[in-house]
Amino acid sequence: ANRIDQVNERYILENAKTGKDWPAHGFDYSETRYSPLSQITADNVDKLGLAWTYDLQSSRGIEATPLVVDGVMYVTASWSVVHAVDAKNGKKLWTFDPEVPREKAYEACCDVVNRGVALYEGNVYVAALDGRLVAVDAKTGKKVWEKNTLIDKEIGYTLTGAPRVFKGNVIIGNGGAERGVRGYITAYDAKSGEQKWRWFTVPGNPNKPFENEAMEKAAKTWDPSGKYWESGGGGTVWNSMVFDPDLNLMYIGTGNGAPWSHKKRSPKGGDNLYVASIVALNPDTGEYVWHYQETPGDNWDYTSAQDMILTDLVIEGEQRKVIIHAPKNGFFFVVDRTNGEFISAKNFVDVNWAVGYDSNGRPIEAPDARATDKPFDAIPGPFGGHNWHSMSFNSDTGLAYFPSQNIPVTLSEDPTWLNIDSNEPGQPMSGIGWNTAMRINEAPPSSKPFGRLTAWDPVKQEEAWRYEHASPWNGGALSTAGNLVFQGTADARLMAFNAQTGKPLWESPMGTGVIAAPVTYEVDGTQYISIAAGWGGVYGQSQRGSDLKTPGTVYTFALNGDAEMPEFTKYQLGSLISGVKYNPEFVEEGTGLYVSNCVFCHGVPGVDKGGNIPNLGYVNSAVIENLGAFVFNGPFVSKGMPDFTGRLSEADVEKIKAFIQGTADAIRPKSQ
Ligand SMILES: O=C(O)c1cc(C(=O)O)c2c(n1)C(=O)C(=O)c1cc(C(=O)O)[nH]c1-2
Ligand SMILES: [Ca+2]
Repeated sequence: ANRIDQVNERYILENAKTGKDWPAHGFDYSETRYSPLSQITADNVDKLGLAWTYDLQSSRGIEATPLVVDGVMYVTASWSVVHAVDAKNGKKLWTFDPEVPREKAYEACCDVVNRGVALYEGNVYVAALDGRLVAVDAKTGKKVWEKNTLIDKEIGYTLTGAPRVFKGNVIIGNGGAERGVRGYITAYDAKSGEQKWRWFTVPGNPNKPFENEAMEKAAKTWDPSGKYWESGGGGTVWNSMVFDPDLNLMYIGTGNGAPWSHKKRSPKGGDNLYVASIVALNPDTGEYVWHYQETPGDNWDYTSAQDMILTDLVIEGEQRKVIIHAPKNGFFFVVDRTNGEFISAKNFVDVNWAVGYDSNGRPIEAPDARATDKPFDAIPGPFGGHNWHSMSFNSDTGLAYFPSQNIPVTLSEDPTWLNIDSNEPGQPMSGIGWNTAMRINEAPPSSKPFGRLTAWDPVKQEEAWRYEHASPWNGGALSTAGNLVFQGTADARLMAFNAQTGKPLWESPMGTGVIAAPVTYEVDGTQYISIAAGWGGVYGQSQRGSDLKTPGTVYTFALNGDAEMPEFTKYQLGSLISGVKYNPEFVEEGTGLYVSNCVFCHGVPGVDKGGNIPNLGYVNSAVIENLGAFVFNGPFVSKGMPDFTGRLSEADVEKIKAFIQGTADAIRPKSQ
């Protein structure tokens, strides 16, 4: 009998010893993404070959960690579609499409992605982009129950994260802090779907009763003259949740403040609890236990939603139960998970917003870090020194492995922003509901982009080794007892490294850039390495690191595998657009409109090369000449593009055209 009915707490704890299955998001409850399987080793990895591939029927970002139990893989594609696949040969067993309404999709800040499912006692749980949590029968793919998790369907909450099951409760948060929402997480009974508890991460209107003592305390760290509750406050739990069964504590990583500008949401300052924090909760009741705030008074979209890992480290001679964490803000944290005590923090990339952390765990900010009254080239920028791409911790080498990066962006406060939806053109994506109260790239950034695989020693708080990639936005990491680290790359490879030295040992081409993390499992005595590849996510919508655009595919490898690679699809970059008639006087206003409505999906015309969404500097000139036909009445709603009818006027479209053609003309190399 297939053991999917038996997947519960004991099963996950037992499996962590053998590594046969990959039954939970981060492999085990501690989310180490370290597997004890050792058939594939640093000595024989050169014999790794393709075993099978599976077409995920998806052209947008694939961020899922596939789960595997007893020879069946459960993986999600874009638009929250679940695929159950035979893990030995890649044959489809069933698919479940929650049928996310496409007209809601543009509310997602960062592509129509999904980071995977949770499994528990015969059910598969998927968080649909539009806010529904759905339980699906793992054997049949039929819906068991469905719950709306949103407190308000109108303000743009979206679900991209993988649910977790802790103590028989399915736990799910949400995203939306770029639009202005109030973060929270909810627990549902895994069997019945009944709501068990809900915990908000930031206070609501202080003139109304607080939900609990933690909110009352938090409210003292916000300035009510900013009316933060009207723009939500942020602190969304859009990715990381971990569980320690021994301590009976669960931990959540909270997101950035909403709006981004600290001065706008809390004019007289304040730390703004519990944004950009690690918070420990009682998993039975959802009650607050402790918190540690990594970025007090966040002003740079420095989410702490990046994957946390639980491990035990010997620090200054003492065994400590810790959380290790590399959030967007560029510092690597070691925190005592029994009580939230700060142990240490060290920057893993160059940073310019803080010079370090004091012994109490407060950042020592650089003097001009909040000087966003003029453009500030924040390092890391809002894409993070490390984003959601998963981290792995190998207790044999004592190293954490994760993709680090810089994506240059300047931030400047928008003086015209007064309160929610009072945007003037110029703020990123404000035309479709973003409320950052910041402008981007008013002056060009001077910092340099990079992407690398970082191997970090959390005890010494220093880098052990690094591997420089061709571009930022590389995939998450897996480490194994075979002294190996696996990582997919933005330039469309799956690579294996010696875990101790960082020496690259093996690679296979992929059909697209990779952003998700590999997993490993065993069926009938064979160890497999598997990765769900599909370029996208927030950076991958508009930019690329490879010249391939093969649809989303699961690639699975084993020693001596000899399956044939499917044909890869080449990305065709058109020629730089020319000849569209425009009024040069419109370019300046067109710039603001473009930034407010188009830039995070379509990129900078002619400068970016297009990701999984086309760059408008390289399309056929007829498209831009007839831009109104694409912008109004929603012809591309089915692909996730908003219908701008009523949001933009015909005159606005003429200005946007001027910006697109004007920019292309400005960057065109001059011929002699
Ligand atoms: O503040 C939020 O609510 C929120 C949500 C999400 C998301 O749900 O995907 C991202 C972010 N923020 C974010 O800041 C970010 O850089 C990001 C990247 C991605 C991605 O999937 O590539 N999602 C998100
Ligand atoms: Ca965010």
